Amino acid sequence: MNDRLITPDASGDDEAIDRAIRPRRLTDYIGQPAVREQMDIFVHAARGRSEALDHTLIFGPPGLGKTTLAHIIANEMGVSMRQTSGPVLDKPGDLAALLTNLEPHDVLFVDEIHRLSAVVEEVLYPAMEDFQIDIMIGEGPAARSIKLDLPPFTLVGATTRAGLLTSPLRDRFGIVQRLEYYNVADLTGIVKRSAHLLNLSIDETGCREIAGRARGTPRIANRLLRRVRDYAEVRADGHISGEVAHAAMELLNVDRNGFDEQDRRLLLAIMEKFDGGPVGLDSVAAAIGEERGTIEDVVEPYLIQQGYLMRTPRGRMATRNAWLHFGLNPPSQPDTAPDLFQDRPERP
Ligand SMILES: Nc1ncnc2c1ncn2[C@@H]1O[C@H](COP(=O)(O)OP(=O)(O)OP(=O)(O)O)[C@@H](O)[C@H]1O
Ligand SMILES: [Mg+2]
Repeated sequence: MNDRLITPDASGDDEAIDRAIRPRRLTDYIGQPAVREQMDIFVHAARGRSEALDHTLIFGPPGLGKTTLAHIIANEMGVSMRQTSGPVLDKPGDLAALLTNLEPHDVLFVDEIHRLSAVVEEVLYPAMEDFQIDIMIGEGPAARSIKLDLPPFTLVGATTRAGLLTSPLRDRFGIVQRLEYYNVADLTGIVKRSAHLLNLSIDETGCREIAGRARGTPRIANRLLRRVRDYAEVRADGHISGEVAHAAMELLNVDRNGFDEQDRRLLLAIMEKFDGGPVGLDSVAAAIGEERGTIEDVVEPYLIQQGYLMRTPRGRMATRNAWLHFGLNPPSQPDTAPDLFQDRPERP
């Protein structure tokens, strides 16, 4: 669906390698210091009291480690994890079956939880709050509902779009963790760790070169590492030095900011076709032939976070940084003040 090298979405060939390098314990989870420290405390406290961990909501852009963190939570709690996702759980009965099969303190991981249907959500409320569900037995006039007790369990929900969660659902999570884009130092650590697990020969500058172009995203860092490995094996002696990593990235057309073709097309369209904006999302989408949703969820968040693009009430605008990045002259009038709270779902 999307063949960008640096797309943060998971792709097939990631899966096998992912299993080998996905961190399993909190101590292997690099970066996100606040999340790590809090989860360490909450997990230890719950274990100390022999209770299930509070329901936990994890949100953040694709590829930042939500699924990884869910697995780690189950591992650290010493319990099993059942995994499902919002779009898959379309019948209340499917959810009931999952819930009634849980062992005490188990984790039920619901990915893309913002895509749960309303009827399934209804079942989830009493399950989360009172560890009970109502299920219907029989049909027609003979139908009756019975209450079933569930073992205490932990619902871990993950979403890239916390803003799309209904508030009754959001309110039922005792713990809410927001994952942030990673800095280059943390990504360097992640590349180093992955390279070690994959038995690759790489040096510090090689790691940093890859980390700097990974758009703050561990999944992209790991994917770039694999492509650079290919390059190093075929065009060099297999060792990934800074120069080898640099040359590989040039060949792959990933620039020093981690921008690829799609980022460049978006920014250049705004600057060259719309004088830097503000321009509505639909117009830019049409201009570059890309889907609105892809631009909003995949392309824009990093560009905004890095200060190359702004979402203003009147539309998208390229920032001064964007003009300078492409060696263009920024328009002389000062940029409109950005909406500082754009795209920042509030913490409850
Ligand atoms: N903190 C971290 N330390 C080391 N590696 C990490 C970390 N976070 C993520 N990774 C690596 O990045 C990969 C992608 O992470 P993960 O699949 O958990 O992302 P996600 O947030 O669930 O993405 P999506 O929104 O697409 O479901 C993992 O396979 C893992 O190897
Ligand atoms: Mg995931």
